[in-house]
Amino acid sequence: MALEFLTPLTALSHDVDVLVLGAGGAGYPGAFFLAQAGRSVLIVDPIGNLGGDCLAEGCVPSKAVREAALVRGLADKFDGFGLRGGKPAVDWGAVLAHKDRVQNTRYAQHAREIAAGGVAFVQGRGVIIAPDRARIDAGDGSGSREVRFRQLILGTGSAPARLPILGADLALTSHDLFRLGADLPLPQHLVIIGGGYIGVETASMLQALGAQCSILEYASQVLPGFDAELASFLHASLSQRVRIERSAQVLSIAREGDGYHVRYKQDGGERSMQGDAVLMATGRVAVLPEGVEHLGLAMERGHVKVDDTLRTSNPQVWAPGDVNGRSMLFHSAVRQSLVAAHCIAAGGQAVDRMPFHAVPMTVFTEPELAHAGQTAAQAEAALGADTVAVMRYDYAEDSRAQIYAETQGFIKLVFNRQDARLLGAQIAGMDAAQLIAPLALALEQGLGAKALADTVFPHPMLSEGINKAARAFKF
Ligand SMILES: Cc1cc2nc3c(=O)[nH]c(=O)nc-3n(C[C@H](O)[C@H](O)[C@H](O)COP(=O)(O)OP(=O)(O)OC[C@H]3O[C@@H](n4cnc5c(N)ncnc54)[C@H](O)[C@@H]3O)c2cc1C
Ligand SMILES: NC(=O)c1ccc[n+]([C@@H]2O[C@H](COP(=O)([O-])OP(=O)(O)OC[C@H]3O[C@@H](n4cnc5c(N)ncnc54)[C@H](O)[C@@H]3O)[C@@H](O)[C@H]2O)c1
Repeated sequence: MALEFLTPLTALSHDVDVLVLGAGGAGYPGAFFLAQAGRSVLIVDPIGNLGGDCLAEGCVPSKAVREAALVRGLADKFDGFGLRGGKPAVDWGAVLAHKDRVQNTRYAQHAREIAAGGVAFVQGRGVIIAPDRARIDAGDGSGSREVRFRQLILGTGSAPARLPILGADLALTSHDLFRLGADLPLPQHLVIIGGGYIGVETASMLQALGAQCSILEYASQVLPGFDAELASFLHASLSQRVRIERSAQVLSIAREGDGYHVRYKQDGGERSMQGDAVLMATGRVAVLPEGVEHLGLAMERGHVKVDDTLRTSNPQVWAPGDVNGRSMLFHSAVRQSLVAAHCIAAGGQAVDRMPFHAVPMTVFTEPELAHAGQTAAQAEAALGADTVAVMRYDYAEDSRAQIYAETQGFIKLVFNRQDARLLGAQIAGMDAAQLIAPLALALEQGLGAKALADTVFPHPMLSEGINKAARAFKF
């Protein structure tokens, strides 16, 4: 691909209004906004394109492969639909080729966006050398350049964490996931440490494509912190296909023959599990540029501390996205990037704030989960049980769910009984990740049961369930 969208170091100005380190969701939306607002903007990223980890090794590749798993899973319903045909065989190389095509299409699209975005974009790495200066090291080793900045957007994201256990470096992380079946053998049995987002999504996807997977989760439920009913809904379904050990604290990993031996503690005893690959999916740590100490940033549990405008303790520095650890999701990073940019464009005034309370969370397992805002338990703890009303819609009543034979799911809407405002929503089952969007809108805009009940939702689609649950609210 021609790389005219990249700026050579020699063409860089020594002075910019805004330096953006990292071109993921946390970096580029705000950078483009500020360029359009007339600021001189330099974006630096070693990947040399937009999208950060989400496009390189996270959201997009994992969902491209997951789609193959979903399509294959549909074959289990053929009989019910009156169709005949066997379950498609998996050509893993072709599945990965589909993933690559999707990534390349997006990179080509992003190259055009950079070219039209009014920013300078360098493939390289930023090193902080003074409170208002960075050295940009070109990714191709062709040299470095010092740049002075007035404002810095630190969107350097996160990287997989490794447990401090014996043999931790024997495990793969999400960084290596799509090397499986490419330059690493596809495992017969993958042992996954951690039943959070990556653990459950990977197990659900790889099992559906033919690999045996097991999960060892430290907490007493998968997806700790999630509404207990959502977590147990997923557990009940996924555990029919994937061995899941909860309250299992992993102690060590050792090589044994061609595979690995994972020791863990459970119910006061020591147990072990064998696999031919181990994936560690136990959270992510902030990535900070070399020399970050020149910025004097306050930190909180290893992440950069920010306020709701994404401003750090250094008023020149803004830290949207995974680097602040508050909401490690691509769509959240994008909105955070824009909040920071709006405030920078307004001379540092807090003209926008991140609606952290309304960020939708989606888990792309089979079945899918999604939620936003407070659970009933959180709302009751904050407001008292009498002030909280939970309205529920079961997929069993829904036409589309019946057509699709996906009648196990549910939608739960949590309202403030006094003013009918929506406080939170939890969805389990088909299309959950799409269905959460109007509820995130309602939460962000402070809407309630009346708006959701008065809005006409399309039939016969699952979103009608939102409307029906809201209509059940007693005003
Ligand atoms: C397997 C997996 C699946 C995921 N699936 C989803 C999903 O389905 N939906 C969702 O919303 N989220 C998902 N996520 C989370 C999502 O990828 C992150 O929340 C998102 O990428 C965060 O964006 P960011 O810009 O903060 O960080 P990143 O995307 O990590 O971008 C940071 C960028 O900074 C660059 N950088 C680092 N150091 C420097 C430096 N010194 N100078 C210049 N640049 C630097 C990096 O190269 C990188 O490109 C997934 C994550 C993983 C790992
Ligand atoms: N669909 C999505 O939006 C999506 C998908 C993938 C990743 N992500 C993002 O990436 C982040 C990282 O994902 P992740 O799954 O690595 O982190 P996570 O925080 O979601 O889950 C980590 C899990 O590891 C468990 N764990 C910790 N120590 C353990 C031990 N000693 N033994 C066994 N289990 C242990 C934790 O209890 C937790 O359940 C997520 O927090 C999420 O923000 C999002």
